[in-house]
Amino acid sequence: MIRLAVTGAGGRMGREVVEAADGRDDVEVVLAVNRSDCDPVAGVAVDDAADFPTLLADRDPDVVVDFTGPESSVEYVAACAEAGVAAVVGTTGFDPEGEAALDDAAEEIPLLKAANFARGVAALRQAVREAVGALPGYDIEVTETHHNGKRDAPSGTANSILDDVEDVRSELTHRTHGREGEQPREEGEIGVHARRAGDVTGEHEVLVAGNHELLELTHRAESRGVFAEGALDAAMWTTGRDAGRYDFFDVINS
Ligand SMILES: NC(=O)C1=CN([C@@H]2O[C@H](COP(=O)(O)OP(=O)(O)OC[C@H]3O[C@@H](n4cnc5c(N)ncnc54)[C@H](OP(=O)(O)O)[C@@H]3O)[C@@H](O)[C@H]2O)C=CC1
Ligand SMILES: O=C(O)C1=N[C@H](C(=O)O)C[C@H](O)C1
Repeated sequence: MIRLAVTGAGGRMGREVVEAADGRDDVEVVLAVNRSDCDPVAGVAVDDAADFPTLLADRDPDVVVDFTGPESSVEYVAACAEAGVAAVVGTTGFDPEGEAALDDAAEEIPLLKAANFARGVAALRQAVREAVGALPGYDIEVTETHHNGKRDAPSGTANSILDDVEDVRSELTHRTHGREGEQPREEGEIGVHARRAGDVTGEHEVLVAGNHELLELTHRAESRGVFAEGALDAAMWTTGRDAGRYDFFDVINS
């Protein structure tokens, strides 16, 4: 049984993580915090995020799961590094400075970060690597669709997929975000499209087209529960590890 802390417990994902933990017998939520006032979630009282460093020392969690925003995530992870508590980060939208701050923290604690904790997305990413490698010269367009409350675009998952594609197809050197006016497709480009509508949990589609054929690889998350369960599996895996950066493939391949 691990002792878990959850940040952003009043948010869509933080709430989902606390609820998922309530349904498991390998995790006990010993601390939940939120920036703004928040009613208890699954019977767990939610404390003021401003007290997070003190509460970390008092409640002594093994690991913190963070789904908030990039600015707050950097602060929470720094507090984890100070307290020697492992961190699992699902937050997306970090700039290079934010990533560097996470690197610094990972010198002190085990830090696992993933833009998507759905196992199906890990499989999608592997399938995409294989497909784009097998189809040299084919055009690639990545489209993601999310609910209208999402802040960052393109999604962290889309960025991971784009990194994968560029890794396999090194001649693809630039990302074209949408098109408007006279803008024919150019050599070396990957098209990227971000849609925001309604309450879509999260969809990622990779289109690979050329030579009179078209391959579509799509993942649709039907519930945030898949992300929460994956994050809790990651929290179990990360607890007790050496300091360093890890990702969700480490969990899946272990
Ligand atoms: N890795 C994965 O599998 C997934 C990742 N995500 C990512 O998780 C993150 C959160 O998504 P979601 O739950 O939908 O977002 P919500 O907007 O629903 O929740 C965000 C939470 O973070 C808190 N927060 C935001 N900014 C700050 C801040 N500056 N200081 C303190 N707390 C802050 C909010 O607090 P308050 O209530 O006070 O505003 C809220 O509790 C996003 O980056 C998203 O992309 C989402 C789903 C899956
Ligand atoms: O904000 C979301 O909701 C999601 N964000 C993640 C991302 O940016 O990739 C993962 C998931 O698609 C849901």
